[in-house]
Amino acid sequence: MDEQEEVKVKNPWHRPVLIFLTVFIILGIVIMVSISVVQNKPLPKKYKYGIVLDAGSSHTSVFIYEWPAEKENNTGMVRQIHTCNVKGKGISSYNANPDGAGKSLQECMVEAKQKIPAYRHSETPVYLGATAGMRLLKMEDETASEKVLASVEHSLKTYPFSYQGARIISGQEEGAFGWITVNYLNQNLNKPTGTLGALDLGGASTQITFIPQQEIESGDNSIDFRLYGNDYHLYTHSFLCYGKDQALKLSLSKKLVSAHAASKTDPIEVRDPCFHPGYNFTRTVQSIFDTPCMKAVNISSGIISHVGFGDWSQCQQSIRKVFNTSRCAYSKCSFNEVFQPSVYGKFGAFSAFFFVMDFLNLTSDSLAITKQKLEKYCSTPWKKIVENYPLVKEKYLSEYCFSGTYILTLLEDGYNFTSENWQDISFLKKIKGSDAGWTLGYMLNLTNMIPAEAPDTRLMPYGGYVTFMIFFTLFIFVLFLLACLYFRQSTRKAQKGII
Ligand SMILES: O=c1[nH]cnc2c1ncn2[C@@H]1O[C@H](COP(=O)(O)OP(=O)(O)O)[C@@H](O)[C@H]1O
Ligand SMILES: [Ca+2]
Repeated sequence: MDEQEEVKVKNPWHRPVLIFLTVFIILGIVIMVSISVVQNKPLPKKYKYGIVLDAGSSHTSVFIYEWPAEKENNTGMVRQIHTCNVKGKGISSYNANPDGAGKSLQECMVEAKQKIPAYRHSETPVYLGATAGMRLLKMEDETASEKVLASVEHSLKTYPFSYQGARIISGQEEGAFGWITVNYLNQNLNKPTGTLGALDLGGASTQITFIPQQEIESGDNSIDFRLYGNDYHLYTHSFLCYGKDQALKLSLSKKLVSAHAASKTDPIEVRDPCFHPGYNFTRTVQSIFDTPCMKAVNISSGIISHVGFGDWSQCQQSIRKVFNTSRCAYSKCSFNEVFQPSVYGKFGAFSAFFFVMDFLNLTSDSLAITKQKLEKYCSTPWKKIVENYPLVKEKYLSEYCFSGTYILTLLEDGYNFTSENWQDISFLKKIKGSDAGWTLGYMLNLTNMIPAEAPDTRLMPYGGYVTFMIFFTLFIFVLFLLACLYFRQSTRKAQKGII
């Protein structure tokens, strides 16, 4: 054996098997460390923001949303961090003074600037969606509605955010985005669990949206979505003029027309079972007919004396008259010849559905008990009601008997809920801290934050990652043992050789 070969035998590190095993172990460790780093990389807490203005018929609210920057496609990640109620009435009330509409938003937009970190301002989208009040103004006076929209657009562009548009949204959009909001917040969209139908009651319109069990017979009422890899086939309808404020006008106009026919006193006395006994308020006829929801009627007097007598069942009879259920060209209808499949599944009822039922403490009773309680409430004298609720605005307070009865009648006679499925309706305001309403769904859609297909979030699923790491560790451990054994054997052989 020459000298060089002898050195090779004596030094086991020079054996190819050992060199191979060592390289393999080092490579294994490098792979393991790299995967751990990528998998467990600390996620930086960076947030993004979005602003949506809900320009409703009665008032405007500004919603600010926040979500972790790197998780924007995951369901349930966006949350509402702030809301601001614009002072005064809705933007459609500025028809005679359009500049005032834009100015009215100022306080809330300044607040938004303070709530959102300055470095995010320029990339924060701002959307304004106007609902039924502006739909009605557009029907009445298109130029005025355009001027109001131009005014809010001009105002919103003066802020450092990324202005994305101010428009009147359709009733279908209002219904569908309300449905997306409640199901996104409940994290129903990427699971095989059932979805929640959405019931929204505003001042000028009301929406019903759900996944029906039967075919949708009218194209106008059908909306299809593909969200997180699931297909949704929704029924939706928005009834313009059937929000609670317009419904009150409709109902009052019918009472006024009968009172006018029966008596020619001036002012005309309109006796109303939907208002408390002892309630007496003077209204102008113009304040009832100032809407495109009704045809103008020739009334001899300009003023009415609106007198309450608090009778719940007569109130319900009078409200039924605003729903036309005499004709239906489909297999089933709700009212006014509108197709509606049987209500199916659980529903979330929000906005004025919640405000009214919550005030009346009627959010969790059976239909029969709800009726009994409402009957008692409506017959309570107005004087007592004012004493019991000194802090509640009188306008709201006077209307709760009407509004509660309207809600019951709309749900039972309009949408065909029954005492059996009444408790499938949850009256709710917020879900996990965010308001139920169309605004969140609208923003999620416009920012493409709900992908059609379910996104992949990690390099590999967590279970796969754990299994992989365990097997890889065992494998490297076995290699290490083999190397040790081989090292010992070679050293012995070498020693023997020397001896
Ligand atoms: O605290 C409350 N109590 C009773 N009703 C309320 C309260 N807050 C808001 N509302 C009512 O909720 C409704 C909200 O309608 P909105 O202004 O969104 O109209 P829209 O959706 O038809 O355009 C209005 O009728 C308003 O009076
Ligand atoms: Ca609304």
